[in-house]
This record gives sequence, C-alpha cells and structure tokens, in this order.
Amino acid sequence: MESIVQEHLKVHWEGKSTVEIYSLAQLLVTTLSARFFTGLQNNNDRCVKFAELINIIASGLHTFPINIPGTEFYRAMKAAEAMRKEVLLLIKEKKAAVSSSGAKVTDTMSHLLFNPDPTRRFIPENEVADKVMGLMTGGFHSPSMATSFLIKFLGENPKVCEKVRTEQLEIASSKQDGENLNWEDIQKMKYSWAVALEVMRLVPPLQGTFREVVTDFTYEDYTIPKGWKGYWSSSSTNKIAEHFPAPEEFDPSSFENGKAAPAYSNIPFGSGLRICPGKEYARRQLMCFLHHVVTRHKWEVINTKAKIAGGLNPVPKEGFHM
Ligand code: HEM
Repeated sequence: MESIVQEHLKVHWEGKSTVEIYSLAQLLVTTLSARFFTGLQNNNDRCVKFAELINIIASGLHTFPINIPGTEFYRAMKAAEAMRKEVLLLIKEKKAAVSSSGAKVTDTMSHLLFNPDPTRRFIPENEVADKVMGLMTGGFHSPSMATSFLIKFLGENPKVCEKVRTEQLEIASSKQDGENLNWEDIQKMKYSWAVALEVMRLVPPLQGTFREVVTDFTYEDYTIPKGWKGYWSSSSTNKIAEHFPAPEEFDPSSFENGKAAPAYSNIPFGSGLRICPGKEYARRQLMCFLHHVVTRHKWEVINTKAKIAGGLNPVPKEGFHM
C-alpha cells in the first residue's frame, strides 16, 4: 500500500504548484483496489480506465432503473458491461500467468479463482468477476470522498493540520529509513483518526442507505409495518445536538484522546450486521495517505466555495483544487 501511495505522490503531487484532489483520490483508490483485489500493478492506463468506468457505475447505483438510452441507469449498465469484460480479461491473463510461471497468488481475485469455497466448489469466472467488481465499486466513491474532504478540511484548518503533521512526523521519526508503516503505527495515529472521523461526521462519504423492516414497530406515534423499506441517513444522525453540541462545526476534539461518540451517534460506516466490510481497509488507506502527504507537502484550498452535489455521495462537481 505504501509503495503505491508514495509512487502516486511522486507522480501527481511532487513539483506541482496545484493539484485537484478529488480526481487524484479516485485514481489512487482505484490503483490500490486494482492491486489488492485483482493483482494488477504498474499499469496506470488500465487503472485510469477502471476509475472512469466505476465512476459511471457508481453514479447509476441509486437511480431509477430505466434501461433506455439517455438515462444514467443505462450508462451505468453499459459501463458495467465494459468493466466485466476488463475483469474477465484480467482473469484470463492471471490464469495464463499462473499456469506458465506459477506466479505467486497474493490478491483477492486469485484467492477466489484458485481455492474452492466452503462447499468445495470452484467459483465460476463470472461470479469471481461479480465479486471483484462489487469490491472495486464499494471501495471507490466513499474512500475517495473521505480522502478529498480530509485534505480539504486540513487545507482550511491550518492549526489542525499542524497538529496532524506533528503526530505523523513523530511516527515517521520512530521508523528506520524505508521501513513500512504497520498496524501499530496506524493505531498510534489517534489525533489524525479523530480528524478523519470528524470530517466523515460532517460530510459522510455515503449519505445513507436502505433497510427492510423485519417486524412492525412504532416510532413517535407512527407505526411502521413489516416489509416496508426504510432509509437510514448518516448525514442527519451524525448531527444530533444531544451528542454534538455544535453539530455543524468542525471540531475534531469530539473524538480526541480516543473519545468515542455514543453508540449509533456517528455512523459513517453504517452499523449492525451490514456495517461496511471495508472499514479497517479504508482506515489504513486514509491514514497511510495522510502520513505521506502531510509529512511531505503543505497546501491550501483554492476553490473554497466549491459546490457539492447531493445524492448517494457528496460530489464536488468541479473538484477540490489545492
Ligand atoms: C471511508 C471509506 C468508506 C466509507 C465511509 C464507507 C461507508 C459504507 C457504508 C455507510 C455502508 C453501508 C453500511 C450499512 O448498510 O450499514 C458501506 C457498505 C459497504 N462498503 Fe463501505 N465504506 C468505505 C470504504 C469501503 C471500502 C474501501 C470497501 C471495499 C474495499 C467498501 C465496501 C463496502 C461494501 C461491499 C459494502 C456493502 C456491505 C453489505 O451490504 O453487506 N467500503 N460502506
């Protein structure tokens, strides 16, 4: 992960006077997903293509399912077809590489292809492609949003940024030259994580999603019958004044020194049985990027009044320029 993050910063940040963090974050998370979920590495062109396709697929996820030309859903279906072709090609290439050279298997796709499932069945290629696409799509918008907004808030709050930098420099100074960050280092990034939690509280990367009501219940005199669909919203749950006295203000101290918000009061990753399975991966990714960016670069936000489009994810339409 670290070598990909460092290479990304070298190519896209070093020596640049301005960067647009939103599209760069999309490219970074796709490059990481491509590496860990498919084994693809050192192939920027294919990652750029994946990022373009996933962007279209993700935009079609919460749209009305009318599959006719001109609709967002139609575009998403077309992008999903193209993506499936790409992933099936990667599967073919991987099988050829493994049978010709016995290449080492260190990614999710290989694991799914070359190991039987618990019922001793080998998973068909199409199903493997589905799972890989699900992971790459799930791991696209939310982590790239979180990364972009984290960088934006730090650019707008220099004192907080300086405190994050001090924490990260301390961790950097405890490492040997070239030594990778490990999970203990990530856990030491307490203030940095508090800042990330506060950013995701204010701007949840995923605004909410649906649940089916499994039993009749009454809430505030309304009876909700079994079978109805409910929508839970992190953007309103995270701003209840009882838990966050100034809910609209950016104040990382709410989570500082390991302070935890009461259960279910800050739910950027959802909660319960369907809580985001990529939560710890996302934390590692966010903290690893933050470590390297803050110890090498200083930035401020150019388009502080960037418009954010609502929807499934909050999208900065013109990006965030730093
Ligand atoms: C900052 C980063 C992320 C945030 C804020 C986030 C947020 C969420 C939220 C709110 C949900 C819905 C949970 C629920 O219904 O209770 C979810 C589900 C999901 N996330 Fe994430 N996510 C992030 C990163 C990732 C990553 C990196 C991956 C994949 C590697 C991922 C894969 C998924 C999947 C597959 C689901 C569906 C789980 C299910 O329905 O059982 N997410 N995520």
